[in-house]
Amino acid sequence: MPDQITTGLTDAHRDLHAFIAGLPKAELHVHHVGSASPRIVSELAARHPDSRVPSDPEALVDYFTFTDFAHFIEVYLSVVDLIRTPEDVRLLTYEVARDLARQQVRYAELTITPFSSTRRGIDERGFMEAIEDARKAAEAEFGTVLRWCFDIPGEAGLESAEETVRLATDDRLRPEGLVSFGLGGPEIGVPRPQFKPYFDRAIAAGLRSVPHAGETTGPETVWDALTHLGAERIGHGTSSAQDPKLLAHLAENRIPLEVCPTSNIATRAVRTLEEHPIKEFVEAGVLVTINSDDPPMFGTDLNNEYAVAARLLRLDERGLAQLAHNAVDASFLDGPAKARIKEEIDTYTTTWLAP
Ligand SMILES: O=C(O)c1cccc(C(=O)CC[C@H]2O[C@@H](n3cnc4c(=O)[nH]cnc43)[C@H](O)[C@@H]2O)c1
Ligand SMILES: [Zn+2]
Repeated sequence: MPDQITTGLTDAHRDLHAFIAGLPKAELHVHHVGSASPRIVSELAARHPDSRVPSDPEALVDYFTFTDFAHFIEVYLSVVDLIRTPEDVRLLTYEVARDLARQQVRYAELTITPFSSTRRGIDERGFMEAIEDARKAAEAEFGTVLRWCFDIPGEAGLESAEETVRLATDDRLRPEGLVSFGLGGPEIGVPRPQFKPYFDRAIAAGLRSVPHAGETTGPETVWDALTHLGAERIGHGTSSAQDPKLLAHLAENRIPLEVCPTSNIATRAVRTLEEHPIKEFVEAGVLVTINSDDPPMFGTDLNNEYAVAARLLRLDERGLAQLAHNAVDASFLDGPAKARIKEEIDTYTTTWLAP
């Protein structure tokens, strides 16, 4: 658990950390490989001494310090290289679910990039069985419900788009837990409109569109994601704050932003937390959800991201509970499931605030 310095919460708000720790939550923007804990990464690195990823958890902290977004992707892919067998995939997935459950995450939509694993030699059927096996075990043992988002690593081009949409729509391969389709990786030099045919096929197969956009590029990338990719939510959308018309459009159409504050600082997309546009989003009426993106890589976790949001938005317990509601409302859960988690959030908050 990061110390208070990373959130800036004063002692007077120490209780908010305790409130957040017990608050039932949902997470919508969190990456599979990016969530590998230092223990898992160290264990996998030890299995593969040829890797440049340190096996010493201490050294890993320095290794996960990025000079810019491109450097983050380079480090991210070195961890992808450690995931070499379906058993590695299952172990990683189950441990990520355990970490989510420890933070009272009742539901998470985990972004997975199957192309990056299958192109590295993992059998596609073995990959799907591994994530599904871990998902069912985690639900049974931790009570945490996982669903999958398959994303295209955009910089890998249209070959990766074709492979990703094939794996996502072939009924012989498509995992039961798959609900959405995304687009990740660098945005610079990777225009969104080229991916329209692939998103059209994914949407036609019943998947929901949730591309990253406006993380390291301007608001035009967010407009492209909405116009060409049928985006129902936007990953990050950080630069939306530069375009008042876009903010109004997001607010009027209740298009949620998957905000990941510490991620934006770690990848240098935003200079300081104080400069993060999350406050502008809320003031414009945009539906803001709080997420951790790649928590161990960014030295954070979901609870810490809620604490960061509390500080930047000057939230009390009810404000934090509303953020938790937002994530449930923006999720692709069915109505009854949403109602159950929202009722749990309200019961927890009422009990916490009772005199
Ligand atoms: O797998 C490959 O062979 C490959 C080749 C070229 C480029 C890529 C990627 O760009 C993979 C990027 C990878 O990063 C994931 N990710 C995690 N966090 C973020 C984020 O905040 N913004 C964008 N991408 C992110 C993403 O899901 C991709 O899988 C791969
Ligand atoms: Zn992301």
